[in-house]
Amino acid sequence: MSSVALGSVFVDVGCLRKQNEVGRLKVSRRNGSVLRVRASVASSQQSLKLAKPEAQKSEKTVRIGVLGASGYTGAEIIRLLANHPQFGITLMTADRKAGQSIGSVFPHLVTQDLPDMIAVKDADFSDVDAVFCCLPHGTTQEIIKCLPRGLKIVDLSADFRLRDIDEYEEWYGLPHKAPELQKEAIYGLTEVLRDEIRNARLIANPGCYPTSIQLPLIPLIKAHLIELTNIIIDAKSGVSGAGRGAKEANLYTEISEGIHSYGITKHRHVPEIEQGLSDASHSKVTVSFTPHLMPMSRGMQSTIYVQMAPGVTIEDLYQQLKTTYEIDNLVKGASGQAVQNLNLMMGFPENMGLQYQSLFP
Ligand SMILES: NC(=O)C1=CN([C@@H]2O[C@H](COP(=O)(O)OP(=O)(O)OC[C@H]3O[C@@H](n4cnc5c(N)ncnc54)[C@H](OP(=O)(O)O)[C@@H]3O)[C@@H](O)[C@H]2O)C=CC1
Ligand SMILES: CC(=O)N[C@@H](CCC(=O)OP(=O)(O)O)C(=O)O
Repeated sequence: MSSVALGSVFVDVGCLRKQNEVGRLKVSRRNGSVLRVRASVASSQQSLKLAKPEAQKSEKTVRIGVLGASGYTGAEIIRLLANHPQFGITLMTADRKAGQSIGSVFPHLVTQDLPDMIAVKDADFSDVDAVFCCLPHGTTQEIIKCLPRGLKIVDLSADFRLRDIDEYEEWYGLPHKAPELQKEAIYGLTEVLRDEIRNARLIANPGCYPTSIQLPLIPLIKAHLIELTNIIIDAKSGVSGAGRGAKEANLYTEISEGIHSYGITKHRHVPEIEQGLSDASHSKVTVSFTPHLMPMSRGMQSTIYVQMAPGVTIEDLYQQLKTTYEIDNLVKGASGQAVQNLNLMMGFPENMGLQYQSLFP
C-alpha cells in the first residue's frame, strides 16, 4: 500500500494567489508523491481601487446585514462586497465598537459609504434581505433564533455545523440553544452541497481548517481512491484565524518567530471534519488532526497524509482532483465561501463579486 501527502493551501479570510490561478482551485504535482491543492481569495488594496460603492449602490438588489462587522471575517465580507454588483450593505452591527464607523475601526475600508455599526439589539431588519453572521459561536445561536424568518442567513460561526446536538455540546462545552434551527441548517461546503445550498435559508459556513481538509479529501473518498484509515492532518494557520479579540496566546511576543501546536487530539474541528468525511464515505471516518499557529497574519496550509487504495497511483489522485476542481472557478476562505454561498442562495452566479485580481507579494 502506498502513501501520499496532499498539501492543501488556502487562506482563511483571504489569500495570496498567483495571476494564473484567479478564481480557481488549482491542483499541481510536486516532488513525485505530493499533490498540492490551492484555493484562494485575493486580498488587496487593488480590489479597493476597483470598487465604486456609491456608483453601484442604487443598482444593488439584495440588502445585506453584516452582524459582527467589526471583526476580521465581517471586515473581509465588507471588503469583498465593495465589488459585488448585487449585494449592498444596509446594516452593520458590533458589540464593543457599536456606535463607531467602519473606517474608524478598519482604516482600509474608509472609502466605503456605509452605515455606522450599531448593537444587534438596536438593529432594524426591515431593510435587510440577507445577513452574514460573523459572531462568536455560542452567541450566534441566540441571535439567529431572534432574526425574522424571511431573512437568508449565512452563519460563519460553528454553531450550526454539527448535526448532532450532543456532539456540539461535547466539543463546544455549551448547551445548544437553537436545536430546531440546527435541523434546518445546511453545511456550506459549496463544492460538495451546491444543490442543497441553493434552496437553503440558513447556511452553516464551514470552519477554515475543515474546508482546507475536506475539499481535497472528499473527491478522493468518493472515488474510492484512498483508504479510510490512518488519515493524518498537519495543519497550520495564520493568527487572524483566531479573530480580532485580544488573547494572551496571540500576542506578538507569544507567536512571532515560532510555531506551536494546540488542541492536540481535541480540537473542535475534529468532529466537523469527521462528519464531512463520513458523509462522503457512508461510513465512520476518523482522522488524526493537529493544528498549529504560525507567525503570519493570514493563510493556512494543511498537509494531509493518506494511504492509497490497492492499485491506485498518484496519477489517479492527481487526475481525480484535477477533474473535480479545475472546472470550478472559485475562490475560498471564510468570507469568500460565505459570499459564494449567498450568491447561490440568491440565484446569482456562484463567483459573482469574487473575481479579484490578486496581490503579490
Ligand atoms: N477568523 C477566521 O479566520 C474565521 C472565523 N470564523 C468564525 O466566524 C465568526 C467570526 O470570527 P471573527 O471575525 O474572526 O471574530 P472577531 O473576534 O474578529 O469578531 C467578532 C465580532 O462579533 C462581535 N461580537 C462579539 N461578541 C458579541 C456579542 N456578545 N454580541 C454581539 N456581537 C458580538 C464583535 O464586536 P466588537 O468587536 O465590537 O466587540 C465582532 O464584530 C466566529 O464564530 C469564528 O469562529 C470562521 C472561519 C474563519
Ligand atoms: C488560529 C485559530 O485559533 N483558529 C481557530 C479556528 C478558526 C476557524 O476558522 O474556525 P471556526 O470558524 O470554527 O472558529 C481555532 O483553532 O479555534
